[in-house]
Amino acid sequence: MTDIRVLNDEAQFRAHTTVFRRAMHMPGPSDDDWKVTRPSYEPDRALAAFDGDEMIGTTQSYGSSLVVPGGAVVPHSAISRVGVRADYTRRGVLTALMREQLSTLPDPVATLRASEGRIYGRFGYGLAGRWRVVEIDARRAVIPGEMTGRVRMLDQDTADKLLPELHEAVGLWRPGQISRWPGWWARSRDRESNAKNTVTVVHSGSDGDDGFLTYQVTEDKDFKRRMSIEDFEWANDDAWRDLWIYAARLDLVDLIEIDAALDDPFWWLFEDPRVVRSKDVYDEIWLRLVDVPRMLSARTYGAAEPVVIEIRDRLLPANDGCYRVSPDGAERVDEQADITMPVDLLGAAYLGDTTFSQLAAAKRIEGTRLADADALFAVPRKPYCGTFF
Ligand SMILES: CC(=O)SCCNC(=O)CCNC(=O)[C@H](O)C(C)(C)COP(=O)(O)OP(=O)(O)OC[C@H]1O[C@@H](n2cnc3c(N)ncnc32)[C@H](O)[C@@H]1OP(=O)(O)O
Repeated sequence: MTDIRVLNDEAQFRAHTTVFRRAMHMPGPSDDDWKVTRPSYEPDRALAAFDGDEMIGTTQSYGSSLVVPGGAVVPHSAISRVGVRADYTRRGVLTALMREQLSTLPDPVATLRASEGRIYGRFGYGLAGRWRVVEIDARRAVIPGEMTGRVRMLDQDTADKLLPELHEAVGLWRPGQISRWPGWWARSRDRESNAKNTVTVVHSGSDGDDGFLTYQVTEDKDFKRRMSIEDFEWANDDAWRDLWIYAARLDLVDLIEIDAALDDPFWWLFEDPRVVRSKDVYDEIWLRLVDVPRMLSARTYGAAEPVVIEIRDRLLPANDGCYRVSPDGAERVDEQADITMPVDLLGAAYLGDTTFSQLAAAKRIEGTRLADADALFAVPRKPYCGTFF
């Protein structure tokens, strides 16, 4: 019999990390590792499944916020450390953990990064945002014109102090972006394990600091130097372009690599658009609408005739029902539905990455008035988070 408990003490937190890492085929945390992992545990947000006294499964959430279409920033749970001990899989342990987690989450929406694509749809998470790998041939990369602002390099201590607040100040404008919790920064800026050679540069425009870039340059066996951009946030187009001018002009770099949104306009940045190679595309944001009425009211809608959408939610039946969505907002109604869909697919369409017509073409949803639904949920830019957790 699986027993789900909320963890709140140090030893159990460490056991939680160990069970998760073992499920991912990784060793448990060393003492040094634990020092940077410990800050990611927040009160009442780590759950574990037990068989008697043995911990056999884990999940956790971090308190954060999420930008939704229209620019509102809503409280958000970032779900992570999902794992079940290999000798207990396929017996419903994850199902029990997910049920408990979803029914107790304090926030109206949750997102996660999935290790596999077939796990989370059944729990109401939809694939809501994707990213691509972009490579720039740095030897031929010319950006015409000059910078409009100034780029300055920070030493690591200053970067450690400045980046969390800079991220909050500049980073939260694109739908899909999330705020970062203290434990995220502790791990990301852990120099011993992953940031030995990381360089941070900050952009300032006429209103002060408005963007930053962190990167490492490494050399491969053929003596080619690759600039890997690890973190890139900006508040306006000038900051974005100026930071790219900095990257493109960096000496002794052959290739620049970045994980980016699907629609950042790299081709128009460089004199020769062929220096840009857009490579693999991956799923990034898996989004769960925990409180459907609240989340439908949180975003804005485009111009179209109203559409009534019926939502079915197996795990959180309070969400079941019909919602009338119009340019003025969304409300629960008792009307005939134009479109019927499960909550995971509404999650997939919520940030605008996918359209209702695409879901219907793939026979994932049924209904009429798809073009109106597409226009209501349309967004000017593809959602992208850019924060891995
Ligand atoms: C956000 C993150 O942390 S992502 C990291 C997720 N963790 C991992 O990938 C670590 C390795 N895997 C595991 O720990 C486990 O296999 C888990 C967590 C993925 C699944 O845990 P389980 O306890 O086996 O899941 P559970 O038994 O509740 O399965 C529920 C359903 O999902 C299905 N399912 C579970 N895992 C998978 C999978 N990897 N692929 C396909 N289907 C799956 C089961 O078959 C079952 O289907 P059913 O209801 O039709 O019978």
